[in-house]
Amino acid sequence: DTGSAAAIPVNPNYDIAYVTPVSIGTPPQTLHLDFDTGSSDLWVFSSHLPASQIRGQTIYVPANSSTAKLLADHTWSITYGDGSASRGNVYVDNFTVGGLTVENQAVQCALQVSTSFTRESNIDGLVGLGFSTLNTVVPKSQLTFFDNAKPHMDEPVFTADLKWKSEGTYDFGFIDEKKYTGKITYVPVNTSPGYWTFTSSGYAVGSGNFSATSIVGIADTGTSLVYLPPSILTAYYRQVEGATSSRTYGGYVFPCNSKLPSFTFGIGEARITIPSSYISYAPVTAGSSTCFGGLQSSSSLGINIWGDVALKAAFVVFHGGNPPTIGWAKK
Ligand SMILES: O=C(NNC1=NCCC1)c1ccc(Br)cc1
Repeated sequence: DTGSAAAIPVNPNYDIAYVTPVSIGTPPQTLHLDFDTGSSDLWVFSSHLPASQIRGQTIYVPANSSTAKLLADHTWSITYGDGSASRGNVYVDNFTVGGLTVENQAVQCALQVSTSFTRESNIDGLVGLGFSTLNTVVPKSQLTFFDNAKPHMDEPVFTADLKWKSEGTYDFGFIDEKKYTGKITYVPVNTSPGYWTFTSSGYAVGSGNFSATSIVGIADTGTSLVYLPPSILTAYYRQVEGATSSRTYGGYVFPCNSKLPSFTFGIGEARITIPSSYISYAPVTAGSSTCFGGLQSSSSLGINIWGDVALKAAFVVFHGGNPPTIGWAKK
């Protein structure tokens, strides 16, 4: 089996997150979900939510699906790295992404979502593509869509081709050679943290010298920005006129008309360059001439995160073999 589906920016101006259309149940209910390699719960806005917590999202109504079955006495509760959260109960149902169907996929129905989910009207839920060890369902944890689909896939892989301010693709079960240039460089993944954790070989700021240094981090499609050690950020933002780390805005900001260098990171001997346009992320508030940087500090996180700002500069292969590996290519 294989599948291919669009990754659509939720906001036309800034790549806050990407959603992908999926079909759930019989007859199919179409929702737009945030595919997230940084978590492992598949949850949806549902008919169990109070109306006050729904603001334009499409809900899944298990009662309207002839193939939905309640997973009795199972619940879930998750908190994300940005403090957002949700919790609820669990059904199993048919789940289809871009033509690839998994029967009896655990579909976690929200009974409660935090305000940041309510405010994001274009996200109807998440599809966790991290390792199933992170799944929060109790008393029996559930498998991700990828883990359920893997045995039926032509190849045990999914790929992310996210794009800057435009529609990209998630492919399942195959690697589309048309989506990248040159070769794919694969590096080992440490699955113990439950994320797609790998080691980058170093970095360069703009046209500067490459600094060979191991950077342990996660590839996280569910996080918008890139979070790196303070030493790397100092090296980057010292090249940006008027840049400063702002307590008010909680990170590095700079005048929106400042000239930004690109940022290159190493994958083994390979190099991925994030164009400067991806790093001038967004005005701190609508219409402001102060912009928030796409590179921020990981010092409060305890782990480095290669979020969408980095991922959209590459074609990324999440290879779920034994052992799993992650591949990066230019495009
Ligand atoms: O939550 C995480 N990624 N996904 C999402 N963020 C917001 C909604 C979905 C996340 C994962 C690991 C680390 Br370390 C920090 C953050």
